[in-house]
Amino acid sequence: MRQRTWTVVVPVKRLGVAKSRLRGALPAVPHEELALALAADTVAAVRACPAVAGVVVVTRDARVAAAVRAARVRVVPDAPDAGLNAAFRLGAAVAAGGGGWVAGLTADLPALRPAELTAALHAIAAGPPGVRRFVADAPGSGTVLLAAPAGVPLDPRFGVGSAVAHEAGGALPLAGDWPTLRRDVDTAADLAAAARLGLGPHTAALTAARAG
Ligand SMILES: Nc1nc2c(ncn2[C@@H]2O[C@H](COP(=O)(O)OP(=O)(O)OP(=O)(O)O)[C@@H](O)[C@H]2O)c(=O)[nH]1
Ligand SMILES: C=C(OP(=O)(O)O)C(=O)O
Repeated sequence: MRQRTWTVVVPVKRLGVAKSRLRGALPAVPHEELALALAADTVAAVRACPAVAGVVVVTRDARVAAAVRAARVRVVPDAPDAGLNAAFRLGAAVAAGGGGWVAGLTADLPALRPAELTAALHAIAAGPPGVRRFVADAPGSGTVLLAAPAGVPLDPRFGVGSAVAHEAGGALPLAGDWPTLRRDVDTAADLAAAARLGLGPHTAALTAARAG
C-alpha cells in the first residue's frame, strides 16, 4: 500500500493515572516517564508507517501533547474525559474528516514495528469491504487495533474482554503474525516480553538507564 489512506487515533491517558498496573516495573524510573515513553514510541512507529496519512492523539496531558507533536500528528484534547471509548469516539470523529480509513490503536505498544502495522493495515484494506476489523492483543482477549472503512462508525468497545465485545459488535478478527503489534504492555511481564521483541528508543532508553 503506497498511498497514505489511513488516519490512526491514539488515545493517551493522563500520565499520572495511566498504566497503573505497570507502576513500579522500572523502580528507578518515575512512572510518568515510563507511561510517556510507551506512548511516544507507539506514535513514532505509527508516523513511520507509509500507509498512514495522519495521527490523531487524544489526550488531556500537556506533556504527552508536547512530546508527540510532529508532522502529521494532530493533538485533540480529551474533553469528554469519559474513558477510553469516549476518547476513541472523539478521535474517530476528527479522523473521519480525512475521508479515508480510520483505525484506533492503543498507546502501549513500545515494540511496534512500522512494517507490521503496515502489513495489518494492508490486510484490512484488502479484506471484505464495508466491514470493521480488529487485531487482538497477544493473549487474545484484548484489542490493540480496531479499524473502520470510510463512512462506517468505529464503534469502539475497548476494555476487559474487548476482543469478544468487538466481534459481538460485528467487527471481524484479523489473523496475522504481528508480534510487535499484538504486544501491548500492561504489566512488568509484558514490558519484559516487549523488550525481547525490541523496544522503541524512548522506552529502551529507560530500561537501559535501569540496567546501568
Ligand atoms: N485519552 C484517554 N486515553 C485512555 C483512557 N484510558 C486509557 N487510555 C489509553 O488507552 C490505552 C489502553 O488502555 P489501558 O491498557 O487500559 O491503559 P490504562 O488505563 O492506562 O492502564 P491501567 O491503569 O493499567 O488499566 C493506554 O495507552 C491509555 O493511555 C482515557 O480515559 N482517555
Ligand atoms: C483496553 C484494553 O485492555 P488492556 O487494558 O488489558 O490493554 C483492551 O484490550 O481493550
